[in-house]
Amino acid sequence: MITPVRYEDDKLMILDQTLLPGEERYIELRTKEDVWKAINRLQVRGAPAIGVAAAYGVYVAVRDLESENFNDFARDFHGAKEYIATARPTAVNLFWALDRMERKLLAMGDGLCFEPSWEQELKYIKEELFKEAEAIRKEDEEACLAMGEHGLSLLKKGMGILTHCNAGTLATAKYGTCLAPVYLGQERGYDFKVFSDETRPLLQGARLTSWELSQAGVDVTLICDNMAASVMKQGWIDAVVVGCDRMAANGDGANKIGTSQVAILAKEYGIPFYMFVPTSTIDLATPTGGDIAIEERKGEEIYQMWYEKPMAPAGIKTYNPSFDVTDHRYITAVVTEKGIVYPPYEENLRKIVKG
Ligand SMILES: CSC[C@@H](O)[C@@H](O)C(=O)COP(=O)(O)O
Repeated sequence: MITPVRYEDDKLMILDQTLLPGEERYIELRTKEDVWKAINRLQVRGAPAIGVAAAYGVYVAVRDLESENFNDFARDFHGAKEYIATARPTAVNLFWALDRMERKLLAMGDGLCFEPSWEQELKYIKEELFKEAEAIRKEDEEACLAMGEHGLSLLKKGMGILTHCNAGTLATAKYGTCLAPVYLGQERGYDFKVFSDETRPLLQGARLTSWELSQAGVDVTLICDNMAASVMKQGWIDAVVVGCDRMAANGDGANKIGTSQVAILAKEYGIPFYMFVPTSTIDLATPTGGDIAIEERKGEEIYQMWYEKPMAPAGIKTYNPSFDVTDHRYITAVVTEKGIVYPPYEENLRKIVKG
Protein backbone atom coordinates (compact mmCIF):
# COMPACT_ATOMS: atom_id res chain seq x y z
CA MET A 1 0.00 0.00 0.00
CA ILE A 2 1.27 3.44 -0.91
CA THR A 3 2.53 5.71 1.90
CA PRO A 4 2.12 9.45 1.30
CA VAL A 5 4.80 10.48 3.82
CA ARG A 6 8.05 8.53 4.34
CA TYR A 7 11.23 9.16 6.25
CA GLU A 8 13.92 6.91 4.76
CA ASP A 9 17.72 7.14 4.57
CA ASP A 10 17.57 10.42 6.47
CA LYS A 11 15.28 11.94 3.86
CA LEU A 12 11.73 13.24 4.29
CA MET A 13 9.89 12.13 1.17
CA ILE A 14 6.29 12.84 0.18
CA LEU A 15 4.27 11.52 -2.72
CA ASP A 16 3.42 14.63 -4.76
CA GLN A 17 -0.39 14.31 -4.83
CA THR A 18 -0.82 17.17 -7.29
CA LEU A 19 0.60 14.85 -9.98
CA LEU A 20 -1.82 11.99 -9.33
CA PRO A 21 -3.23 9.99 -10.96
CA GLY A 22 -0.94 10.62 -13.97
CA GLU A 23 2.39 10.28 -12.21
CA GLU A 24 3.63 8.69 -8.98
CA ARG A 25 6.58 10.80 -7.92
CA TYR A 26 8.14 11.18 -4.47
CA ILE A 27 9.87 14.46 -3.70
CA GLU A 28 12.26 15.26 -0.88
CA LEU A 29 11.49 18.05 1.60
CA ARG A 30 14.80 19.45 2.87
CA THR A 31 13.87 22.72 4.55
CA LYS A 32 11.01 24.28 6.48
CA GLU A 33 10.17 26.26 3.34
CA ASP A 34 9.85 23.00 1.35
CA VAL A 35 7.52 21.65 4.05
CA TRP A 36 5.41 24.82 4.07
CA LYS A 37 5.03 24.81 0.28
CA ALA A 38 4.21 21.10 0.10
CA ILE A 39 1.39 21.53 2.64
CA ASN A 40 0.14 24.83 1.23
CA ARG A 41 0.04 23.54 -2.36
CA LEU A 42 -1.61 20.25 -1.34
CA GLN A 43 1.30 18.09 -2.50
CA VAL A 44 0.70 16.46 0.86
CA ARG A 45 -2.89 16.87 2.08
CA GLY A 46 -5.60 15.35 4.23
CA ALA A 47 -5.65 16.22 7.93
CA PRO A 48 -3.69 13.28 9.41
CA ALA A 49 -1.09 13.22 6.61
CA ILE A 50 -0.57 16.98 7.08
CA GLY A 51 0.06 16.32 10.79
CA VAL A 52 2.58 13.56 10.05
CA ALA A 53 4.39 15.70 7.43
CA ALA A 54 4.50 18.65 9.84
CA ALA A 55 5.95 16.52 12.65
CA TYR A 56 8.77 15.22 10.44
CA GLY A 57 9.00 18.67 8.83
CA VAL A 58 9.75 20.52 12.06
CA TYR A 59 12.38 17.87 12.87
CA VAL A 60 13.94 18.38 9.43
CA ALA A 61 13.95 22.14 10.07
CA VAL A 62 16.16 21.74 13.16
CA ARG A 63 18.10 18.53 12.54
CA ASP A 64 21.22 20.37 11.32
CA LEU A 65 21.12 23.26 13.77
CA GLU A 66 24.20 23.59 15.94
CA SER A 67 22.78 25.82 18.63
CA GLU A 68 24.93 26.98 21.55
CA ASN A 69 22.49 25.96 24.26
CA PHE A 70 19.02 24.60 24.95
CA ASN A 71 17.29 27.98 24.96
CA ASP A 72 18.72 28.90 21.56
CA PHE A 73 17.67 25.56 20.13
CA ALA A 74 14.16 25.85 21.62
CA ARG A 75 13.81 29.38 20.20
CA ASP A 76 14.78 28.23 16.69
CA PHE A 77 12.50 25.21 16.95
CA HIS A 78 9.62 27.49 17.97
CA GLY A 79 10.28 29.77 14.98
CA ALA A 80 10.18 26.82 12.57
CA LYS A 81 7.05 25.46 14.22
CA GLU A 82 5.20 28.79 14.00
CA TYR A 83 6.22 29.17 10.36
CA ILE A 84 5.03 25.69 9.30
CA ALA A 85 1.78 26.30 11.22
CA THR A 86 0.86 29.09 8.76
CA ALA A 87 0.75 26.71 5.77
CA ARG A 88 -3.00 25.98 6.08
CA PRO A 89 -5.60 27.00 8.68
CA THR A 90 -8.36 24.39 8.91
CA ALA A 91 -6.99 20.90 9.60
CA VAL A 92 -6.28 20.84 13.32
CA ASN A 93 -3.80 17.97 12.97
CA LEU A 94 -1.23 20.48 11.69
CA PHE A 95 -1.29 22.40 14.99
CA TRP A 96 -1.83 19.28 17.08
CA ALA A 97 1.29 17.58 15.70
CA LEU A 98 3.47 20.71 15.93
CA ASP A 99 2.35 21.37 19.52
CA ARG A 100 3.05 17.76 20.45
CA MET A 101 6.58 18.02 19.02
CA GLU A 102 7.22 21.22 20.97
CA ARG A 103 5.86 19.72 24.19
CA LYS A 104 8.30 16.84 23.74
CA LEU A 105 11.18 19.27 23.32
CA LEU A 106 10.25 21.41 26.31
CA ALA A 107 9.77 18.37 28.54
CA MET A 108 13.34 17.32 27.69
CA GLY A 109 14.59 20.79 28.58
CA ASP A 110 13.28 20.30 32.11
CA GLY A 111 15.11 16.99 32.52
CA LEU A 112 18.47 17.75 30.92
CA CYS A 113 21.53 17.81 33.11
CA PHE A 114 24.00 19.02 30.47
CA GLU A 115 26.35 16.11 30.96
CA PRO A 116 28.71 15.01 29.61
CA SER A 117 28.50 17.79 27.04
CA TRP A 118 25.93 20.04 25.38
CA GLU A 119 26.84 18.52 21.98
CA GLN A 120 25.79 15.10 23.24
CA GLU A 121 22.64 16.49 24.77
CA LEU A 122 21.78 18.16 21.48
CA LYS A 123 22.28 14.88 19.62
CA TYR A 124 20.00 13.18 22.14
CA ILE A 125 17.33 15.90 21.81
CA LYS A 126 17.29 15.55 18.03
CA GLU A 127 17.01 11.76 18.26
CA GLU A 128 14.08 12.08 20.64
CA LEU A 129 12.33 14.57 18.35
CA PHE A 130 12.73 12.15 15.48
CA LYS A 131 11.27 9.36 17.60
CA GLU A 132 8.29 11.56 18.42
CA ALA A 133 7.60 12.18 14.72
CA GLU A 134 7.86 8.43 14.12
CA ALA A 135 5.41 7.82 16.98
CA ILE A 136 2.91 10.29 15.48
CA ARG A 137 3.09 8.43 12.15
CA LYS A 138 2.79 5.00 13.76
CA GLU A 139 -0.10 6.03 16.02
CA ASP A 140 -1.95 7.41 13.01
CA GLU A 141 -1.57 4.09 11.20
CA GLU A 142 -2.89 2.26 14.26
CA ALA A 143 -5.76 4.73 14.67
CA CYS A 144 -6.77 4.20 11.04
CA LEU A 145 -6.79 0.42 11.44
CA ALA A 146 -8.92 0.73 14.58
CA MET A 147 -11.33 3.11 12.82
CA GLY A 148 -11.49 0.55 10.02
CA GLU A 149 -12.69 -2.16 12.43
CA HIS A 150 -15.20 0.13 14.18
CA GLY A 151 -16.44 1.46 10.85
CA LEU A 152 -16.86 -2.01 9.39
CA SER A 153 -19.14 -2.94 12.30
CA LEU A 154 -21.59 -0.31 10.97
CA LEU A 155 -21.63 -1.70 7.42
CA LYS A 156 -23.06 -4.81 5.80
CA LYS A 157 -21.95 -6.93 2.86
CA GLY A 158 -22.83 -5.58 -0.58
CA MET A 159 -23.65 -2.07 0.61
CA GLY A 160 -23.46 0.97 -1.63
CA ILE A 161 -21.26 3.60 0.00
CA LEU A 162 -20.88 7.24 -0.99
CA THR A 163 -17.76 9.20 -0.06
CA HIS A 164 -16.64 12.78 -0.63
CA CYS A 165 -13.09 14.08 -1.12
CA ASN A 166 -10.26 11.74 -0.14
CA ALA A 167 -9.98 10.35 3.36
CA GLY A 168 -8.07 7.29 2.26
CA THR A 169 -4.52 6.10 2.54
CA LEU A 170 -3.29 9.22 0.72
CA ALA A 171 -4.75 11.45 3.43
CA THR A 172 -3.21 9.60 6.38
CA ALA A 173 -0.11 7.67 7.40
CA LYS A 174 -1.76 4.54 5.93
CA TYR A 175 -5.21 2.95 5.30
CA GLY A 176 -7.23 6.17 5.61
CA THR A 177 -9.93 7.13 8.04
CA CYS A 178 -13.29 6.61 6.30
CA LEU A 179 -11.79 4.36 3.61
CA ALA A 180 -10.14 2.05 6.16
CA PRO A 181 -13.36 -0.02 6.56
CA VAL A 182 -13.61 -0.23 2.78
CA TYR A 183 -10.11 -1.72 2.59
CA LEU A 184 -10.83 -4.14 5.44
CA GLY A 185 -14.14 -5.06 3.79
CA GLN A 186 -12.32 -5.69 0.54
CA GLU A 187 -10.01 -8.18 2.28
CA ARG A 188 -13.01 -9.89 3.93
CA GLY A 189 -15.29 -10.21 0.90
CA TYR A 190 -17.80 -7.44 1.69
CA ASP A 191 -18.16 -6.47 -1.99
CA PHE A 192 -18.91 -2.82 -1.31
CA LYS A 193 -19.93 -0.60 -4.20
CA VAL A 194 -18.31 2.75 -3.59
CA PHE A 195 -19.45 5.98 -5.23
CA SER A 196 -16.82 8.71 -5.17
CA ASP A 197 -17.86 12.35 -5.55
CA GLU A 198 -15.34 14.05 -7.84
CA THR A 199 -14.97 16.90 -5.28
CA ARG A 200 -14.59 20.18 -7.12
CA PRO A 201 -12.51 22.27 -7.43
CA LEU A 202 -9.35 20.22 -6.75
CA LEU A 203 -10.86 16.85 -7.63
CA GLN A 204 -9.58 14.83 -4.68
CA GLY A 205 -12.41 12.33 -5.27
CA ALA A 206 -11.64 11.91 -8.95
CA ARG A 207 -7.86 12.07 -8.86
CA LEU A 208 -7.17 10.40 -5.52
CA THR A 209 -10.07 8.36 -4.10
CA SER A 210 -11.05 6.69 -7.36
CA TRP A 211 -7.35 6.06 -8.05
CA GLU A 212 -6.44 4.48 -4.72
CA LEU A 213 -9.63 2.39 -4.51
CA SER A 214 -9.37 1.07 -8.04
CA GLN A 215 -5.70 0.19 -7.44
CA ALA A 216 -6.89 -1.92 -4.50
CA GLY A 217 -9.50 -3.65 -6.68
CA VAL A 218 -12.51 -1.98 -4.98
CA ASP A 219 -15.63 -1.51 -7.11
CA VAL A 220 -15.64 2.30 -7.38
CA THR A 221 -17.83 4.55 -9.52
CA LEU A 222 -16.88 8.18 -10.02
CA ILE A 223 -19.72 10.71 -10.05
CA CYS A 224 -19.83 14.51 -10.28
CA ASP A 225 -20.70 16.32 -7.07
CA ASN A 226 -24.14 17.26 -8.38
CA MET A 227 -25.10 13.59 -8.87
CA ALA A 228 -25.20 12.59 -5.20
CA ALA A 229 -28.96 13.14 -4.85
CA SER A 230 -29.58 11.15 -7.99
CA VAL A 231 -27.70 8.04 -6.81
CA MET A 232 -29.34 8.31 -3.39
CA LYS A 233 -32.82 8.57 -4.88
CA GLN A 234 -32.20 5.45 -6.97
CA GLY A 235 -31.51 3.52 -3.76
CA TRP A 236 -27.86 2.84 -4.57
CA ILE A 237 -26.45 4.34 -1.37
CA ASP A 238 -26.79 2.61 2.02
CA ALA A 239 -24.25 4.71 3.94
CA VAL A 240 -22.17 7.85 3.53
CA VAL A 241 -18.63 7.85 4.96
CA VAL A 242 -16.44 10.96 5.12
CA GLY A 243 -13.34 12.20 6.90
CA CYS A 244 -12.90 15.37 8.93
CA ASP A 245 -10.38 18.19 9.18
CA ARG A 246 -11.50 19.50 12.55
CA MET A 247 -14.36 18.51 14.81
CA ALA A 248 -15.53 21.13 17.30
CA ALA A 249 -16.51 20.23 20.87
CA ASN A 250 -20.23 20.17 19.96
CA GLY A 251 -19.73 17.65 17.14
CA ASP A 252 -19.86 20.05 14.18
CA GLY A 253 -17.30 18.76 11.69
CA ALA A 254 -15.34 20.75 9.08
CA ASN A 255 -14.48 18.70 6.02
CA LYS A 256 -13.93 19.30 2.32
CA ILE A 257 -16.31 21.79 0.73
CA GLY A 258 -19.46 19.98 -0.34
CA THR A 259 -19.55 17.56 2.60
CA SER A 260 -22.40 19.37 4.35
CA GLN A 261 -24.70 19.21 1.33
CA VAL A 262 -24.12 15.45 1.14
CA ALA A 263 -25.03 15.17 4.83
CA ILE A 264 -28.24 17.14 4.31
CA LEU A 265 -29.18 14.93 1.34
CA ALA A 266 -28.42 11.79 3.33
CA LYS A 267 -30.82 12.92 6.07
CA GLU A 268 -33.54 13.59 3.47
CA TYR A 269 -33.12 10.09 2.01
CA GLY A 270 -32.80 8.37 5.41
CA ILE A 271 -29.21 7.25 4.80
CA PRO A 272 -26.77 7.10 7.74
CA PHE A 273 -23.97 9.65 7.56
CA TYR A 274 -20.76 8.60 9.35
CA MET A 275 -17.88 10.98 9.99
CA PHE A 276 -14.50 9.32 10.71
CA VAL A 277 -12.53 11.44 13.14
CA PRO A 278 -9.34 10.30 14.91
CA THR A 279 -9.12 11.90 18.35
CA SER A 280 -6.19 13.98 17.02
CA THR A 281 -8.80 15.76 14.84
CA ILE A 282 -11.20 16.53 17.71
CA ASP A 283 -10.57 20.06 18.96
CA LEU A 284 -12.30 20.49 22.31
CA ALA A 285 -10.90 24.03 22.52
CA THR A 286 -13.11 25.04 19.59
CA PRO A 287 -16.71 25.19 20.88
CA THR A 288 -18.70 25.02 17.61
CA GLY A 289 -18.25 24.73 13.87
CA GLY A 290 -18.75 28.48 13.58
CA ASP A 291 -15.44 28.95 15.42
CA ILE A 292 -13.41 26.89 12.90
CA ALA A 293 -11.20 28.93 10.54
CA ILE A 294 -12.17 28.01 6.98
CA GLU A 295 -9.42 28.23 4.39
CA GLU A 296 -10.23 30.33 1.34
CA ARG A 297 -8.18 29.55 -1.74
CA LYS A 298 -7.49 31.32 -5.02
CA GLY A 299 -10.26 31.65 -7.58
CA GLU A 300 -7.96 30.25 -10.29
CA GLU A 301 -8.59 26.83 -8.81
CA ILE A 302 -12.21 27.20 -9.94
CA TYR A 303 -11.74 28.62 -13.42
CA GLN A 304 -8.37 27.62 -14.83
CA MET A 305 -7.05 24.60 -13.07
CA TRP A 306 -7.68 21.56 -15.18
CA TYR A 307 -8.12 22.46 -18.83
CA GLU A 308 -5.97 24.26 -21.36
CA LYS A 309 -8.96 26.41 -22.26
CA PRO A 310 -10.28 28.63 -19.46
CA MET A 311 -13.32 27.17 -17.74
CA ALA A 312 -14.86 30.64 -17.14
CA PRO A 313 -14.14 34.23 -18.12
CA ALA A 314 -10.64 35.23 -16.97
CA GLY A 315 -10.67 37.17 -13.72
CA ILE A 316 -14.31 36.32 -12.95
CA LYS A 317 -15.31 37.06 -9.34
CA THR A 318 -15.08 33.84 -7.33
CA TYR A 319 -15.64 32.50 -3.84
CA ASN A 320 -13.58 29.40 -3.09
CA PRO A 321 -13.91 28.12 0.49
CA SER A 322 -11.96 24.90 0.78
CA PHE A 323 -14.06 23.39 3.58
CA ASP A 324 -17.53 23.56 5.04
CA VAL A 325 -18.98 22.61 8.37
CA THR A 326 -21.48 19.79 8.71
CA ASP A 327 -23.83 20.56 11.55
CA HIS A 328 -23.70 17.83 14.22
CA ARG A 329 -27.44 17.12 13.83
CA TYR A 330 -26.73 15.59 10.40
CA ILE A 331 -24.03 13.23 11.69
CA THR A 332 -25.42 9.79 12.58
CA ALA A 333 -22.23 8.71 14.36
CA VAL A 334 -18.61 9.76 14.76
CA VAL A 335 -16.12 6.93 14.31
CA THR A 336 -12.89 7.38 16.30
CA GLU A 337 -10.03 4.96 16.96
CA LYS A 338 -11.33 4.59 20.52
CA GLY A 339 -14.85 3.64 19.46
CA ILE A 340 -18.06 4.93 17.93
CA VAL A 341 -19.57 8.10 19.39
CA TYR A 342 -23.30 8.86 19.21
CA PRO A 343 -25.19 12.02 20.24
CA PRO A 344 -25.22 13.93 22.51
CA TYR A 345 -21.83 14.80 21.03
CA GLU A 346 -20.89 17.59 23.43
CA GLU A 347 -20.82 15.11 26.32
CA ASN A 348 -19.72 11.96 24.51
CA LEU A 349 -16.83 13.45 22.50
CA ARG A 350 -15.36 14.89 25.69
CA LYS A 351 -15.59 11.48 27.37
CA ILE A 352 -13.87 9.65 24.50
CA VAL A 353 -11.07 12.20 24.15
CA LYS A 354 -10.34 12.38 27.88
CA GLY A 355 -10.97 8.70 28.58
C1 LIG B 1 -8.59 11.63 6.57
S1 LIG B 1 -8.58 13.10 5.79
C2 LIG B 1 -10.00 14.04 6.18
C3 LIG B 1 -9.96 15.32 5.48
O1 LIG B 1 -8.70 15.90 5.63
C4 LIG B 1 -10.30 15.21 3.99
O2 LIG B 1 -11.59 14.70 3.86
C5 LIG B 1 -10.21 16.58 3.38
O3 LIG B 1 -11.10 17.38 3.49
C6 LIG B 1 -8.92 16.91 2.74
O4 LIG B 1 -8.87 18.22 2.22
P1 LIG B 1 -7.57 18.68 1.46
O5 LIG B 1 -7.87 20.09 1.05
O6 LIG B 1 -7.39 17.76 0.29
O7 LIG B 1 -6.43 18.61 2.44
